[in-house]
Amino acid sequence: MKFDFDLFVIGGGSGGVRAARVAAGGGAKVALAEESRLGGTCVIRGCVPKKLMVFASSYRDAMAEADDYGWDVSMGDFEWPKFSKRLNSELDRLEGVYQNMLKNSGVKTFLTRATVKDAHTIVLADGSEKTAKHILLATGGRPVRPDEEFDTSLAMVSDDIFHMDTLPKSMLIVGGGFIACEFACIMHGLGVDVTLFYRGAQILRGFDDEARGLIAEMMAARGIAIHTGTNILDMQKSDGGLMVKASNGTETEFEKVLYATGRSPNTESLGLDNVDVELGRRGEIIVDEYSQTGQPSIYAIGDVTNRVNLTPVAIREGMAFVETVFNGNPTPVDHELIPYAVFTQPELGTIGMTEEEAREAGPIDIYATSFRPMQQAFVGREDRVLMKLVVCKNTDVVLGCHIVAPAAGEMIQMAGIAIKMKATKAQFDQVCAVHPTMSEELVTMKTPVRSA
Ligand SMILES: Cc1cc2nc3c(=O)[nH]c(=O)nc-3n(C[C@H](O)[C@H](O)[C@H](O)COP(=O)(O)OP(=O)(O)OC[C@H]3O[C@@H](n4cnc5c(N)ncnc54)[C@H](O)[C@@H]3O)c2cc1C
Ligand SMILES: NC(=O)c1ccc[n+]([C@@H]2O[C@H](COP(=O)([O-])OP(=O)(O)OC[C@H]3O[C@@H](n4cnc5c(N)ncnc54)[C@H](O)[C@@H]3O)[C@@H](O)[C@H]2O)c1
Repeated sequence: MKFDFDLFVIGGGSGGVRAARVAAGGGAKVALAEESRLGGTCVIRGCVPKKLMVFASSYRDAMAEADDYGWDVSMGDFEWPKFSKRLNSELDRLEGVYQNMLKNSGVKTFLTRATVKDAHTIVLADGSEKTAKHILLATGGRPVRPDEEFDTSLAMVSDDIFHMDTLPKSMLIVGGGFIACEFACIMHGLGVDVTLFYRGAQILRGFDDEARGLIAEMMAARGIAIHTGTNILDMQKSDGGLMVKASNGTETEFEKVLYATGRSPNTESLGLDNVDVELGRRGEIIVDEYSQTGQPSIYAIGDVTNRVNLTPVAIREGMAFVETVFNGNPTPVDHELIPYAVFTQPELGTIGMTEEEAREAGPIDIYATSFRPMQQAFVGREDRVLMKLVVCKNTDVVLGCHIVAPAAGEMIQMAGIAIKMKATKAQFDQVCAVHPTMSEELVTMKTPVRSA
């Protein structure tokens, strides 16, 4: 059978663009459909604009500290419209870069919605059909508001943050995951009065307890009002924004409310009923270790499969797909020991087992130190950082590393190499310290603080 393309990719985000480019670079005839903007979540409404906002928000502390370091500075107000204009032109630039990368690799791009008609046929929004030997679903996910008795559409989701005309004076953020905590710190840094409602007992569920405890403490010390065990009971429009009745008995007006209560895979109305593609409980596409669905010609990668929802993972899944399908080299995706960074202030960098997980798996030693970093201690700030290693008592292998500190994301990338190589604590200790740094503690902690 003759097809229009060797590969048709639906979704022009991190995973889809990489897979399309690499497959086309290897000589395959490739098409890609994107219904919104090329670059997808990461570039347009995720990692990139978020990180630029992290940078913007960090200048408040830096300027306050500068005075104690001898600089004659005066702090003005943050001008959201000025930053937002620059942010949007940067995103336009990056979208253009993605467009050119696809064009230069010979990928035929359709800027339109695409759905699946059958195992080898795609339908574009104008009704035209394209056939392909292989179809790759890389449609990502979208933020979801919870189902409540009141009108949750009055509140924003993370996509809306990047389109605000003005910066609100106050914001309630609901959720305790990556997005809730990162935006709580960003908004606070930009001068917004931030309150965070989290329904559980402690934010950042799933991360090391000691690490998330310190982040919560540091966020609260900066002035973010964290209410755990709390949710919204009712929300109504009011003169100054939204009047929120909470399960903790309070009734407070916030200018804006942000739901950061999770994301759903984009599988609705994608035509998957027409093919043998199974969906999980949360609407995610079920795939095997090669990202293949039950329909042999259809694969899925990235957030739409809800495995590990990170940009570098979507990219690796895309490359493994090309290796498997176009290079005759079946390559499963390695989801073990992935480093994470949460861009709170201070950041959390983490890889491997938490102390709680490791304790269940076998005997462990914990090496940990929490201290006031030199840069902030000098100006009298009470900030603390945490350096922590979880070590197997039997093998001496470092099972996990948890860092709470400015630039912890940068540090965990490096520590991650050693941990992925299954380095032992003794091998960490063979490395000479870099002095004076915060991370030198990772190679100088001599005695376990506890064992379990
Ligand atoms: C606020 C935020 C911050 C984040 N920060 C980080 C971070 O710091 N680090 C990190 O690693 N990850 C981060 N992530 C997660 C990261 O953005 C995602 O894991 C990553 O973008 C997933 O890539 P993807 O290719 O699977 O999907 P996406 O990037 O979501 O791309 C999917 C694309 O498919 C398009 N599409 C969907 N349906 C169709 C259709 N039927 N036809 C045509 N096109 C369609 C969409 O418009 C979208 O452009 C963040 C996410 C958010 C929301
Ligand atoms: N730095 C990073 O790498 C980064 C940053 C942002 C997002 N991401 C990725 O995006 C994914 C999505 O992030 P997220 O923060 O949206 O999801 P998440 O799963 O991390 O957090 C969702 C939060 O919402 C809460 N929640 C869910 N339903 C609720 C309800 N009905 N009422 C109240 N609270 C509710 C949950 O308890 C949880 O705290 C992450 O899992 C991560 O993979 C990564």
